[in-house]
Amino acid sequence: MTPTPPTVLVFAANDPSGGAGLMADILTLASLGCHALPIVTAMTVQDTAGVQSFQAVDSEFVDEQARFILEDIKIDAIKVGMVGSVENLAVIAEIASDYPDIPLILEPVFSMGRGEELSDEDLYSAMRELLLPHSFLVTCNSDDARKLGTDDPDEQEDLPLDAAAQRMLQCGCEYVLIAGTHEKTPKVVNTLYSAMGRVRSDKWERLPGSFHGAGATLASAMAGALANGADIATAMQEAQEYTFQAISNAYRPGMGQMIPDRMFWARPPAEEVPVSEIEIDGDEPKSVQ
Ligand SMILES: Nc1ncnc2c1ncn2[C@@H]1O[C@H](COP(=O)(O)OP(=O)(O)OP(=O)(O)O)[C@@H](O)[C@H]1O
Ligand SMILES: Cc1ncc(CO)c(N)n1
Repeated sequence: MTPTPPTVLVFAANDPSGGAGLMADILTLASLGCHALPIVTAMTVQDTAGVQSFQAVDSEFVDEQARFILEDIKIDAIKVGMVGSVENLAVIAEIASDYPDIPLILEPVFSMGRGEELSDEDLYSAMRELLLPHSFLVTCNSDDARKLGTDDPDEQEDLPLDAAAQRMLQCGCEYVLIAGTHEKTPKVVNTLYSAMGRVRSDKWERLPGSFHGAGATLASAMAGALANGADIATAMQEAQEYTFQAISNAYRPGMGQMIPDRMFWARPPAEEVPVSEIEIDGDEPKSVQ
């Protein structure tokens, strides 16, 4: 029998574009040799350009999905993406406190809907109070880091990222990884913090375009590397390399953002696609594989 791969319990929502959320997590984890166990927290209506609306799954049902499988399978890491409701967030925090030995990787997801009851402010404060204390690692972009760092809107705009990270760490998580994609720097700078300060900081070439689910790719790759037994600094190196590869190979199936190719290693290199014959369709020559 094949040995069971490292297991990662994933709390996230469905994105019908297949680019972000649960699907991004599963593809990333599978690519890194892990077995993902998906707990659906919400369903969204979205395309590659953005979210139209969403519906959260009932929190009791989220609780049941997770606890049932936790009784059966030994879990190596928990990854949390979109939670869908403050009730779901509370349920996940309760589960995390019942399983303190499983490292929890939190990728906070906000701004998911128009006209929904769930405000970002409610989510920011619930995350600070309930989920950060149980998180081993929080990975987020710099905008969200500033908002999680302080609830004072006047302070948010100019809050240095080092300070934002320390405020998040004071809430009880062990590490914070801030992605610098949205900063006006020539290169993308990603920095990992602990309560002792900066652990490592890496610069990456800034690729043109914007990528749907890049944050999920980075966070799930961190979860996968940690579930595989990597230490935090090595996990960050591996996760960034994987994310950069996925983004470098992104495709654009719709009219919005590009989708990182988490399965880049499974595709034949473009120049090696055999063009076996040319078919004449009207006046247009078309290659046939
Ligand atoms: N244009 C880019 N060039 C190079 N690397 C990028 C680029 N965009 C994203 N990345 C990589 O992906 C990581 C995560 O991206 P980002 O911070 O944009 O996620 P996000 O804002 O949470 O996005 P999403 O909501 O689509 O998941 C970055 O830290 C970086 O390593
Ligand atoms: C379901 C879902 N989760 C997370 C994100 C953020 O990328 C998204 N767009 N959709």
